[in-house]
Amino acid sequence: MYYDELKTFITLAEVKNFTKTAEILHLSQPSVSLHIKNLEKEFQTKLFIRSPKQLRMTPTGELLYDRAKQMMALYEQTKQDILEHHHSVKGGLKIGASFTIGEYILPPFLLDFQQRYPELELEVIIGNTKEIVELVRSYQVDIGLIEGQTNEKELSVHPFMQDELVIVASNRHELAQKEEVAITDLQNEAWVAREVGSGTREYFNHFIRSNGLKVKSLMIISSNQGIKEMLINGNALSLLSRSVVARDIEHGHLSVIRLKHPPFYRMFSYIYSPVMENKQTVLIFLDRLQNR
Ligand SMILES: O=S([O-])[O-]
Repeated sequence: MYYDELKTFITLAEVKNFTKTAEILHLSQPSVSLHIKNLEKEFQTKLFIRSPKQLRMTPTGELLYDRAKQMMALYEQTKQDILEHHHSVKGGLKIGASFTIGEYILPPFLLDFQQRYPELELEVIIGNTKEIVELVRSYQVDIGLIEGQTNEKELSVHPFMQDELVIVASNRHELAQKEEVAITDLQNEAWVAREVGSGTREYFNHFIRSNGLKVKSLMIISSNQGIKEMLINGNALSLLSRSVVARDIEHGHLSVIRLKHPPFYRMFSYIYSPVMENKQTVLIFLDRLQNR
């Protein structure tokens, strides 16, 4: 549809003056003429009779004027209806999220999301990556957000955000006092790690194995908060997402070990089963997630 041209045409038909039309629409006069020319070409007709004294509409101009008003009204109404449709999204959306995402990334995002769609009923289930994959596979949640990997062939997996992992300890830890720490300085340390099945543990195993590190002791806690408490009160190290420890670092409860090594990154992904692909609430959620 020639939206801009029709708008110009309607204004010109009403004020009957090129200069005034250009002023009202914040256009140049040649643009106004071009819009009219484009319409005349499109409809293969003359729309105005120009005489030095006045500007008159031709009969086809009159016809187009009535229809153009209807078209514009319909266009505006459609725009309005679509806007309202988005604001009145109803129904439920069940989101499964792994711990780091569910506890640290999702809350501010969901507050904004709920403000946009106040009639949507949101439910978040938090578990580790393996548990969330299972919930998505068995349709117990509409969509899953995970920090680990999955090889589930029947699910769609899409990375949506990069996450940085850091090695943290209490401020009293010997390595926290050093200006620079080499990976080899991490030999024979006590670690606290997440449980098998979590994305964080998967990365930890990879980190220890690929650097040939010997672990003096390993304590497993299936909660990021639990790990942080252990670190603050003990003398172990842990590999956690920076988003999990950001506030504790800011408040001086934990320190990031300053490694010579470049930062460690992984990707967060959203996953869903193909049957959820066309669910309106899922589509809206994904659209916001990608454009956050
Ligand atoms: O909760 S996690 O680290 O998959």
